[in-house]
Amino acid sequence: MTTAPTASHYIDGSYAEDAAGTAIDIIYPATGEIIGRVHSATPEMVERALASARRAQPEWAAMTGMERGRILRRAADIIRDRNRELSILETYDTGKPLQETLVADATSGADALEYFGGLAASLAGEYIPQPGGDFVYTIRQALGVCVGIGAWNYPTQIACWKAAPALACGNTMVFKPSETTPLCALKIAEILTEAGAPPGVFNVVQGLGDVGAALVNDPRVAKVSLTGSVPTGRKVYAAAAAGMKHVTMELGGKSPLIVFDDATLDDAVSGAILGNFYSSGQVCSNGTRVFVQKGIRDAFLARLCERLSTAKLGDPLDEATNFGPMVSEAQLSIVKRYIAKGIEEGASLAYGGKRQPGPGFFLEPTVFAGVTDEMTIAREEIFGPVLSLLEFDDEEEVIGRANATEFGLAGGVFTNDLTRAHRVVARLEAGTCYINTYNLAPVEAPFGGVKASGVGRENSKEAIAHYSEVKTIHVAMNGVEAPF
Ligand SMILES: NC(=O)c1ccc[n+]([C@@H]2O[C@H](COP(=O)([O-])OP(=O)(O)OC[C@H]3O[C@@H](n4cnc5c(N)ncnc54)[C@H](O)[C@@H]3O)[C@@H](O)[C@H]2O)c1
Ligand SMILES: CCCCC=O
Repeated sequence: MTTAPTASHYIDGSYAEDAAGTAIDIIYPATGEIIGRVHSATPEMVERALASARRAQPEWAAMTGMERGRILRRAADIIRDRNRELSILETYDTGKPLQETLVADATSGADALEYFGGLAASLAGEYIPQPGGDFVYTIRQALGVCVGIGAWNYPTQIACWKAAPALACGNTMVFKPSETTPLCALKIAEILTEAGAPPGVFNVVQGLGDVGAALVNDPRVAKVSLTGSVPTGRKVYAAAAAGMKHVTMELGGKSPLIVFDDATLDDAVSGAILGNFYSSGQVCSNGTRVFVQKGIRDAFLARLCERLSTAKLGDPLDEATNFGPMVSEAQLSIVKRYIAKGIEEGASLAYGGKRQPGPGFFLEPTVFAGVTDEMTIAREEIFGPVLSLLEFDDEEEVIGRANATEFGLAGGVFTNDLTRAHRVVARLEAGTCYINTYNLAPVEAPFGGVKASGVGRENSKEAIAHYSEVKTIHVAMNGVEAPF
């Protein structure tokens, strides 16, 4: 299979190139090899993409929801038919093991297109009766041109989670993938065209932050949906505010995972593994602060390390591999700096911590024990396979410590006392909570953060409100009275 893209951008229903843009190498994280190259969008490419999206929008919005939905659902079917090919591409883009990408990426994208394709026909307003037979009705209208900006950890999923609700509501989109993972969104654009989306409905332009900023600042853009870090979120949110644009901000986290001493030990360890080492720890909602109640701390740590020793690091394209490389040398260096900081500040390295010899950006799954709330590794998002284990005595204490962060993306509780579980999650300052499980994100459920972790929600019926607005129409049936 060839991984090099046909061209850098996808505009107005076909691939587009402008070699004048700065070259961006596409690097396969498992080997460090350059497997392709794209060019950052020049101002001319940005202009073409926005003009195309603007031109296409009224006609796309004028189609019925049934018609738009049918196209989205057809795209979902094509994605499912090509799941293996798309999963391999996701693995080349990100380095995530094929074992994972086969079930978590294109499939999640297809779910979003299917779900919002199904909802499209039912997007309607309300009828509100008024005295004397007058009435008010509301209609739900598209916002216009939306911009999607992606992070590198889930390139297919992020493109689809943004495109599906946006397009279902009658918007068009210009999407900028992360410069680290430029491949997958192009395929989604190609598939949407094949499924019948008119030219300009979904466009992809490549580039770094400057291209993202050019899109966000353009007056034709009505809404910006960013998946990225909190510092980028602050910049993009501020730029969008200047233009009074709608935003969805899916940002970073430092989520707590609380394990009470009555939890089923192996389930709690599974939750900690899913919440720290899936996608080599590069998941926004990860429960990287694992608070374990003192009574089971030693047993938990022993079992966790025992199970980590069975992780299979290696060639991500080998379906037996279940732990892949970091996405890039740069991200690996960031994580290694955090590991050094953890050791320097007195945490005890209980497992891993080393880069794997040989090519590629492989880092062992890493566990720190004896972590305290003040340590850097307990406060900052690391975005790599590093779990911090903290101890606690009681419920009240752990809730206070869990919430003592600027982030609020997710949180989890493992306990067999369900009353306690519900009591605790009700008080966690987090947009998404888990009881006796971790890191699920089905399309039917809202996903997103509170506090610095974000604004708005992706997925579920909630996302519709973030990609449309309501128009109110007052109708008089009995003439009009005026004071003079
Ligand atoms: N909450 C979520 O759903 C979610 C999901 C995945 C990743 N993330 C977060 O993403 C981060 C990792 O991804 P990353 O390193 O790619 O994030 P990042 O913030 O560095 O970049 C995100 C995107 O923003 C673009 N960008 C950078 N500066 C910009 C600017 N000034 N204007 C417009 N666009 C700009 C980048 O080119 C990239 O496409 C982590 O913090 C992670 O938690 C959040
Ligand atoms: C659980 C899926 C979350 C996607 C963000 O990284």
